[in-house]
Amino acid sequence: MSVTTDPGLEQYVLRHIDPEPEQLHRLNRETHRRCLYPDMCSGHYQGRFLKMLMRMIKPVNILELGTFTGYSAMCLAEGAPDNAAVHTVELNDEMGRMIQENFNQWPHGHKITLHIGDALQLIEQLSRQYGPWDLVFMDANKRNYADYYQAVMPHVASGGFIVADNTLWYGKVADSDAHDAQTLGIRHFNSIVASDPHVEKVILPLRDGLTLIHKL
Ligand SMILES: C[S@@+](CC[C@H](N)C(=O)[O-])C[C@H]1O[C@@H](n2cnc3c(N)ncnc32)[C@H](O)[C@@H]1O
Repeated sequence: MSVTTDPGLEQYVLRHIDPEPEQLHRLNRETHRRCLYPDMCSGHYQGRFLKMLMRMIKPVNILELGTFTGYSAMCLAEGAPDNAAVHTVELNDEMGRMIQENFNQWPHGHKITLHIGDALQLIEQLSRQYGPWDLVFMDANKRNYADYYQAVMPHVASGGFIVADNTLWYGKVADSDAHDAQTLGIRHFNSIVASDPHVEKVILPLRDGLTLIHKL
């Protein structure tokens, strides 16, 4: 039994952790009303975890790959120190206005800069301009996780972190009958990370799987 498969247990957890801030709650609802795949939004549970993680690590330079409606960027900014900068990259330019409006209304939004474009193409440029990164939140195209990892790793500060979302991919990573492109992408990424001697790594079964990677 897990929080992912048992809605009753998930509701219990949500009642016993910090409440979702009102603006994030509205954004979550708005995301479910307007977007085709609303479950991509980090949501209450993972959002509170990301905020807490920022409190623990205190990263100053943060890169997020995959903004969607801005929910996770707002949680990263909320928990990060006052002098932190969150650079978040989103491919879909139709989302730009909605995302920026949300950032503008968020008390921690001044820490966030939105970049519209392809994460893989922007990693090098943004890293030269704003890196090295104390923390990277990887949450864009699942097929490209291994490429993101290889591109961004040289720009992660020694002692810095990569947090990768959806690394259990609905459990499909361990299903030998699953061969779709996204499952293959995540599996490839997971095996690269597992065999990388330069990092410590742990997969948390939180929501859809969150891998914490610590650069030594
Ligand atoms: C899972 S959602 C991100 C969710 C968000 N981080 C959150 O937790 O609320 C993935 C996002 O990555 C974007 N994306 C997909 N491919 C991308 C790429 N190559 N570069 C940048 N963003 C990309 C998608 O448009 C989508 O909005």
